[in-house]
Amino acid sequence: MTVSPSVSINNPIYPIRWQEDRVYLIDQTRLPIERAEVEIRTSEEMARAIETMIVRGAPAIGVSAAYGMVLGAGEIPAGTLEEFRSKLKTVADRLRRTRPTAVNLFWAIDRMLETADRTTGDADDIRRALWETALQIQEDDVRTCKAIGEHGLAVLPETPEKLRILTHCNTGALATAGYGTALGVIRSAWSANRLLKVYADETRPRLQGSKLTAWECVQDGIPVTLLTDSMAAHCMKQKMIDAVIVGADRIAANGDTANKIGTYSLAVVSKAHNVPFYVAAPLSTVDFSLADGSGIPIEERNPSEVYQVGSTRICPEGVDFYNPAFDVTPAELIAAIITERGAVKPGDLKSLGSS
Ligand SMILES: CSC[C@@H](O)[C@@H](O)C(=O)COP(=O)(O)O
Repeated sequence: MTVSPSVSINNPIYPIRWQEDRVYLIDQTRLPIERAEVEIRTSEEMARAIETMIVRGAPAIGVSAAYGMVLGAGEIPAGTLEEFRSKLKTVADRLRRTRPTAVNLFWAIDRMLETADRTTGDADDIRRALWETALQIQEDDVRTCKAIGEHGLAVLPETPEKLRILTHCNTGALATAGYGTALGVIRSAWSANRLLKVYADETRPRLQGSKLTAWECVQDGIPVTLLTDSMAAHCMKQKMIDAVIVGADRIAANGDTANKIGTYSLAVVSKAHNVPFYVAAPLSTVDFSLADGSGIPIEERNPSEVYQVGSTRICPEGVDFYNPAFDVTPAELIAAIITERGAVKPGDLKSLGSS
């Protein structure tokens, strides 16, 4: 049986697909050169797929981790129920160690463990309940993103001409279960005939903007112009940008937002040019346990992502490197946070309740 989200959307890109006890992931490291799927058979393979960014983007990582738990539950040999529950926690611990910043990963794993805890019966009953929860998380994400898209439309600035929106990293179907957060708002604006074009930051060092966002826009027929990350200030000064919309990997209770490295500079530049800066994310991305952004763990990735393009070294020997994958944008730079329950000022996030 093939299981893809049953919610109908225009865009047919589903990065995660369950079929006959396997997960199939669109290999995001091979786009845009090739659209290919990787077969994931074990929880360890899923953990490595998340680490190596075959699958990436906060909501997509959450859905993948949930299916990783399903695969892990299937690997546990016959034994007592206590042994089963304890081994499931070991699977959860391995998946938790894959990437530290996107809170959706931890949110999804916790939901899976809660499912296991409250399910009565034998190990097979728990396996079945885990599979149903993973599927639910996947389907809910598509619905959630569509709702974010609708709420986003309501807060976008009213302009005499159609909008020109700048975005960073990839927040589209590939980064979620199949529609997108910030790119979902952009997609909704396009469907509503309110969008003129997208400016996509290329997003060094891994180039999610040029490899993935530009690719998704092309699939949808949305006009897209690729920029290097340092061009935003110039473009804003030239009055080429009406709004900036980005996604999030973890939002603290006060609205401070961790997102792909470069997002903070974009927010500063937006403020300087009076361009509204929006964050679009599901409530599962909000970490109400953190009062502000100072406690958000920032992933540091392999320096080769900075000093190599492909397999070619692009700087001399004897240089040091720093490769933080995310930065934290202070809440005061954010005009609104757009969620599935509405768009609010960062300080009003709590009024929406938790996911
Ligand atoms: C809807 S995805 C929002 C964020 O996860 C996205 O902007 C981002 O920073 C992704 O980072 P990545 O390192 O590619 O997983």
